[in-house]
Amino acid sequence: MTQLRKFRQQTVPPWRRAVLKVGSSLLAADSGGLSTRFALGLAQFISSCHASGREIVLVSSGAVAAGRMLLQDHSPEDTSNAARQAMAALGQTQTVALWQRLFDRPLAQVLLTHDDLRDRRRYLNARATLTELLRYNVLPVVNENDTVAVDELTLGDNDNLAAIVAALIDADMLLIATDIDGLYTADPRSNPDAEPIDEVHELTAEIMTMAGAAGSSVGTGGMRTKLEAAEKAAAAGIQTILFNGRDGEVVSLLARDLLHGTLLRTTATRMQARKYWLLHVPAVPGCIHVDAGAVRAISDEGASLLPKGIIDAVGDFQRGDMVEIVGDSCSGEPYVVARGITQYGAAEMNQIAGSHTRDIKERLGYSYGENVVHRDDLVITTDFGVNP
Ligand SMILES: Nc1ncnc2c1ncn2[C@@H]1O[C@H](COP(=O)(O)OP(=O)(O)O)[C@@H](O)[C@H]1O
Ligand SMILES: N[C@@H](CCC(=O)OP(=O)(O)O)C(=O)O
Repeated sequence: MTQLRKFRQQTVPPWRRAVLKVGSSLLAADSGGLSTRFALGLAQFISSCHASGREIVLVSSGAVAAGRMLLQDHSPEDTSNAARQAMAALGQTQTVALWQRLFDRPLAQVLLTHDDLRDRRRYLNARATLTELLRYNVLPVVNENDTVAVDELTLGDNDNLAAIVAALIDADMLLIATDIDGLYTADPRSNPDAEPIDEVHELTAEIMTMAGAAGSSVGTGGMRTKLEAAEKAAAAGIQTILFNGRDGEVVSLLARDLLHGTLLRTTATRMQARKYWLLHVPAVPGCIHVDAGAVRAISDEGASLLPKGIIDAVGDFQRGDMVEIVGDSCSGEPYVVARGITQYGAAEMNQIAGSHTRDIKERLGYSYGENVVHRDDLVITTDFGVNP
């Protein structure tokens, strides 16, 4: 590549919880298996963020590249889905082992598919697991569950997966480490005149057309999936950073909140984006009928909805559904107080209605936690001018 113009230095906006996506291009050399060469600097970056009280979920590719190396003598040219899936299954253990070597705290392997995250119940389970792991100070290492994710494996889309995980865990930053300094006006590997783009305020169609395919034989999505990921993150109020994970200097500066790469901003705050989403996802038929104490707690005190304040559940909604929460006005008329994603289905809710949170497990035989609707999953309708 000819000498390209460099990215300028800029300060990274403050963040507390991030998803760091590391592409195959950083973990596997073009023809070889996995190497710690670039992973080491990224692991130091994670540890330094962790030491300053920040949380990171790692989304790591590299399984197919690692597995391909192990199977070299068998079927190096076989690129059928079954072969790639076998490679991914073989290589996944190597990927996690590579990262574990670089940390003295425990790692947890989390394999997800896009389908899992489209299913609301599984979405809640994945979120609860990841949040719990962060609470234990464990580093979650996420990859696609390639064994079952045929479409995703074909597209190789950990960039989009990372964006969905960022929204899932309510991150405030998506960090994408790749083998190029950032976004250019065109793929610099084929366009020597490409100019660096330090900052993107809006992902317009013009910007999207700048993105080309992967630059190495191990990378799969190229810049296109990175911009799609940034678009998804922005819709959830999350900013994205694209940076070169091969450049040790860039990585260590990033640990000091100095960026040489592309910052993709978002206009919506996380809360605005989330509330907007909560208000516009269609609610299923049925509702949660609550007492006056619960109405006060959720609308005036910003509390989560607990079983104690529930009178009954109407309809047959399921855990993970968007439901309306209904109270009684002074004249006894029911009105919609709020809407939110429920942690319990209607049948379960009728069993725990009015009870203390500590009794949930005894009544049901299991528990999804003390909140029936968590405050982060709840939006008060009066906030949006829908008065009773
Ligand atoms: N406009 C662009 N700006 C920067 N890189 C681009 C652009 N279009 C395509 N690319 C290519 O995207 C590659 C990074 O994507 P990819 O190979 O999939 O890496 P990873 O394995 O990190 O996901 C770069 O090496 C580069 O060749
Ligand atoms: N899940 C697969 C590939 C996923 C993928 O998106 O790869 P990349 O474009 O290098 O981030 C793997 O671990 O090899």
